[in-house]
Amino acid sequence: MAKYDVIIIGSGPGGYVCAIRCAQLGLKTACVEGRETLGGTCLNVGCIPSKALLHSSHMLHEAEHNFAAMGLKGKSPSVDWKQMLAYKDNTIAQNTKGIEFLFKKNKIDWLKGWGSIPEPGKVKVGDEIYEANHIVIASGSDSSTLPGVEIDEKIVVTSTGALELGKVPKKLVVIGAGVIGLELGSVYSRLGAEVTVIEYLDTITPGMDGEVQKTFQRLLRRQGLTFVMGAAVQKVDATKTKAKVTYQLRKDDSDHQIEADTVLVATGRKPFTDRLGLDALGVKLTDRGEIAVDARWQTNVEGIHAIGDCITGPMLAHKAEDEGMALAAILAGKHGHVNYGVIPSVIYTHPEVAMVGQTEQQLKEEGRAYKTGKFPFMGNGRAKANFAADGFVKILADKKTDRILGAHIIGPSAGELIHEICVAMEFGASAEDLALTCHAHPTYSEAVREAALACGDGAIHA
Ligand SMILES: NC(=O)c1ccc[n+]([C@@H]2O[C@H](COP(=O)([O-])OP(=O)(O)OC[C@H]3O[C@@H](n4cnc5c(N)ncnc54)[C@H](O)[C@@H]3O)[C@@H](O)[C@H]2O)c1
Repeated sequence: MAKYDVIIIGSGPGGYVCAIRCAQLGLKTACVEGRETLGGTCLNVGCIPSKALLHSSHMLHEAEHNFAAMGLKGKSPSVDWKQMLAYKDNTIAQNTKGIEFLFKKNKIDWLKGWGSIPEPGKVKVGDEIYEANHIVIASGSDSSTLPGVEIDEKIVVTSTGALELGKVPKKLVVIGAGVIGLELGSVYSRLGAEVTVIEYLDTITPGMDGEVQKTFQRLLRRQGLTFVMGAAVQKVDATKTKAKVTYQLRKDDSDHQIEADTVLVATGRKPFTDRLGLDALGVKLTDRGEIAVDARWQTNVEGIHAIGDCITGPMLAHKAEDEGMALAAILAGKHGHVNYGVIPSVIYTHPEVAMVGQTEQQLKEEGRAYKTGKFPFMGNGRAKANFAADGFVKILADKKTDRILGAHIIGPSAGELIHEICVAMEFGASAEDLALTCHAHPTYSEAVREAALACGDGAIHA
């Protein structure tokens, strides 16, 4: 029976990163994966493929809307859907093969198949049993379903089916105005679909800063997306070619219907812990079905650990990666830590949306005195040159100490800009520290500095 120091179940960003770090720290490591390729949801049917489609649809938008004004004349490109999917698949393959290469390089065994834990210290894959001093569950998450809505991944799809549609739908209904619904909804809107987003709450992107939510929704409306807010989807009736979505408006309980060629169900994800045998082992779950762990990612069963989407916290690849690295350090006898207060969150639309730390709403609820420094991209030279002047940077800092408590950005490359603030927060920086740091001109980053300046004596270009 082969024996390892660590066996990790799942090769998504949590699992594969944990495996690489374990191997780098000298632990004999194996990773169990039942998909045909490594990388989990993120690389195969999530972050990476959706970014390929976001990129190509954004290029089309630029060609249709901004090329002529930039002095680039000629026929706009048209959509070759098959080629776009091939580009997406090629992007996936490059990334998943990259992980396979890294596994070989670090001498990590890929145990192919679905793993279960028949008893502590043992992992079963197919008919084989492997021994391990430590088992790490990194089994990820799966799309949640709605009562009355049956997913066929053709007409009624989750984010997985939405990346494989036979054609660009004429009418797309998206259920849920969260990250997935808006990223994929805006892709198909740019490719020519008429997109209606039905959202239960009165605001989009739950948990985001209120001002960002409003600006974001206004910009998406301007791009052509239609929103039905405060509406609970009751059921979806689908045929082989069409679907009818029934929803109820919360304000007056009235029932409404809307037809679509494709319905995307994007109402959240749930921890994926099937087939692991956790019940028999007595591994405790939270009341939300997440694997319960302590501060060292240890479950209630000695030697069984869990990280990523299957435990509590934001379902984000980078959160899982950080947990994977920290846990590997602990398993190798070192110190491992994740600062959950500084985990950025990004929505990869155009413009991008990014946040880190606390929102104004949270600070108000806490009764914390804070100040706000805000700067619009309209005052940023680079953004104006690039037809990207929508949005703003907002920095929140403690009123007394000036320490940065959070930042909220909607605008060009927001997902890159946010990291300057993450680093600042990790170092306990004040808004003045950022404001006193020289920023190259002309860059989008200057908008971050201007927002920091606005926390003090004022922005220059506002
Ligand atoms: N860019 C990224 O970081 C990224 C990308 C994709 C997914 N994810 C993660 O994946 C997870 C799932 O994303 P998601 O967008 O599916 O979920 P979400 O939780 O972000 O949004 C789901 C939305 O659906 C609404 N909703 C729920 N039931 C409804 C109903 N019956 N009718 C109408 N609306 C309803 C909710 O109010 C909510 O606004 C999230 O944790 C997200 O962070 C992140």
